[in-house]
Order: sequence, then C-alpha cells, then structure tokens
Amino acid sequence: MTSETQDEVNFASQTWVWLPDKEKIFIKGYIVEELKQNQVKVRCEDAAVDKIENKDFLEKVNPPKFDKCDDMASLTYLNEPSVLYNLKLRYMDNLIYTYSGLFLVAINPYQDINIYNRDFVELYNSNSAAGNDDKIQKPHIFGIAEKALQQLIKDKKNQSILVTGESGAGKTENTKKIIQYITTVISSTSSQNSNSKSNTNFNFDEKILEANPILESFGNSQTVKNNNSSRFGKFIKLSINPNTKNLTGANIEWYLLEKSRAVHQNSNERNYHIFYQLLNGLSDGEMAALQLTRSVKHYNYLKNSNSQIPGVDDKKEFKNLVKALKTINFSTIEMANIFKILAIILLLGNIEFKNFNDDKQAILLDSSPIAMNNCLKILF
Ligand SMILES: Nc1ncnc2c1ncn2[C@@H]1O[C@H](COP(=O)(O)OP(=O)(O)OP(=O)(O)O)[C@@H](O)[C@H]1O
Repeated sequence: MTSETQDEVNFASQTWVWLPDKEKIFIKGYIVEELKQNQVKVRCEDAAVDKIENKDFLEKVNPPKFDKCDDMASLTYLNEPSVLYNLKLRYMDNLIYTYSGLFLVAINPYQDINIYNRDFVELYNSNSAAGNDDKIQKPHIFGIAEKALQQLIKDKKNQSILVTGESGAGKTENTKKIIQYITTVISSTSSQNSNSKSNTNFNFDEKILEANPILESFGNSQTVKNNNSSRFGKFIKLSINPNTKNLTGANIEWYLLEKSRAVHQNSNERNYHIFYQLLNGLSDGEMAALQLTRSVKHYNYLKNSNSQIPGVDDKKEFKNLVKALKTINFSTIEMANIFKILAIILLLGNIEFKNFNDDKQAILLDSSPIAMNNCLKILF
C-alpha cells in the first residue's frame, strides 16, 4: 500500500473536522464521541486535550487526495478552512497561484521565485512547441493572459482581466507579468509576420513595458503596508488585431491619484518616489541649476519621511526613469521641464505663511523670500 493510499485509509476511518482556533484560526481534528445537544468531543492534531464543540460550528475536512489541488472548485467540501489550508500547503511549495473556478488566486511570495522566465512563457504560449493544453491548466498568471489572448483571437471579442486585492497583495506585480507575457507572445508572433519596429528606435512592446517605471516614479510611494504602493487606480488597454495578432496600440487611464501625498505623508510613509529619485539622481550641476540640495531634511514636503527604502537605490531608479522617458520619446527639453516643475514643487513647499494679517494678505515667514527667489530663478 502506498503512503498516499494509507493516508486515505486513515482519513476514511474517522470523521475529520475543522475547529475554530484563536491562534491558528483553524485546526484539524476528528470526532471521538457524539455528546448530547449537538455537542461532540474532538481530538485535535495539535492540541493536548480533547475539545467539546457544537457540531454546527465545525466544517468538514477534505480527503488527503485534495491536498495542494490546482482548482479549489474541485474540493468536495468548499469551506473557508479548507480553502486556507489548500492555499497554505501550496504556498509552502512555492505554488503561489491556485484556481478557484474562473478566478486565479495569487499569494504574494515577497521574494523572487523563478516562475516568470522565458521557459514559463513558452509553457503557456499555445503557439510554441512547449505549450499545450495540459500545461495551460496549471495555475499561473501567464495562463490567465494566454486564455484572454486565445479568446480574443478565437471569438474576436474584447477581453478584460480584473486584478484586485488589498494593498501589498501583488496587483501591480501581477499586472506587469500579464503585460510582459502579452508583449512577449505577441511581439514574437508579429515579428514572424512582419517588421515589428515602429518608426522610432524602440519596439512598441518596449514602450509599453517602459511605461511602468514612469507610472511608478510619479504615482507610487512607500506606505506602512507596501514599499511600492500604487496611489492611484489604472485601466490598461492593449489593442491587439485578432487577425494579424499584432499589438496595435496601448492606452493607460489613471484615476483617484492620492494628490494630498505630495504635501503630507503619515509617519513611516514617503512622498512619491520621484522626489527622492530626483534628489539622488541629478548631477551636481543640474542640482545647482534647480536650486536644490540633496538632503530630504531641507524640504517641508519630504522632511518627515524616510530618506531611503531598504533595498531600493533611488539613484539607479532615476537612471531607469530617464531611460524609460527616452524610450517613450520624451525629448531632453521635456525631461528638463518636468524636473523643473518637480524642483519648484519642493521649493514652494518651503514657502510658509504665518496666518493672514488684517488686510487678509498672507505674511511670509522670514525664510520664504529665499524659497520664492529660488523658484523664480528656476523659471526665468
Ligand atoms: N509575484 C511576486 N513575486 C515576487 N514578489 C512579489 C510578487 N507580488 C508581489 N511581490 C512583492 O510584494 C510587493 C507589493 O506588491 P504590489 O506592489 O504588486 O502590491 P499591490 O497589490 O499593487 O499594492 P498597492 O495596492 O499598495 O499598490 C512588491 O513590491 C514585491 O516586492
């Protein structure tokens, strides 16, 4: 008898249930005695003493053959503890994706796991030799992207992928993986058919991928929940010609940007990444021209925030931003103007008003004329 069959036999010999637990949320046990008034005595796997519980509050445990199942819709008993248990078992094996019927559940691994490389793209790409239907069934964000592509091409109908979850759940990262997958698969298809280079120096798909560092610099920030929290919602639209399988356009709509963060942040949070990237990434000459100094402590809009995020190099991120801006055809003058505006925002933050006088005119604090003067120097 194999150990799996033995597990099934052991399981079948008892009535297994999930018990609510203050510390572990749910623990597994089996009923050893039926008592009066719907009460049962339960022997728990991890507890020294048996527990008396009302049977109505207990959920059933699935047989071991369902452990680490790919799709939780297949569970015999679909209840909260069984779902959490299955997700936990899978997560411990680095299986961060699990289907729940039509939905894909993703658990944030908070570390790089090697499941997004070219080999994985090929596994899910139905046009490649490695791709086949069986592999597409294995839960993965690439599987969702592939399915949307296939349905677009087959049915010629618009497809939507909704990525949702609490802050830090991994929405931004998974959205990037979807775009990475689609641009890889589509560009490889289109380059077989035609020349995919546009009339600029960069491929269209490179431009789409490079939009992300720009959005993140200006719209993401460190919060207590997430070091790279998107402070806005976005709707990304990729236009794909289902006949030629070419990427023909892309458009990002953003909404609900947290504007107040530019002037105020809660403790242990930061302003938008761009300000720290600017102060670390500009050359000494550029800093002088923009009347800036490097320390965040010199700016009211930054001085209460962390100057650094562990593991993040703002200078390097600034380089990436400049590269991304160039990729999507921002000219040197346009970039310089953006940096001017950012510098002016920081300097305006140093202009402080002391209340209003009797004539309802604002009175500037002593240091403010210098800040105003600096703003004017940048502008003219
Ligand atoms: N699949 C993944 N692999 C490795 N790390 C990940 C993955 N998903 C998320 N992370 C890590 O978790 C962090 C938070 O994820 P992400 O920014 O995607 O969350 P979010 O849901 O978009 O949060 P918010 O709503 O605050 O913007 C990432 O910066 C990254 O470090």
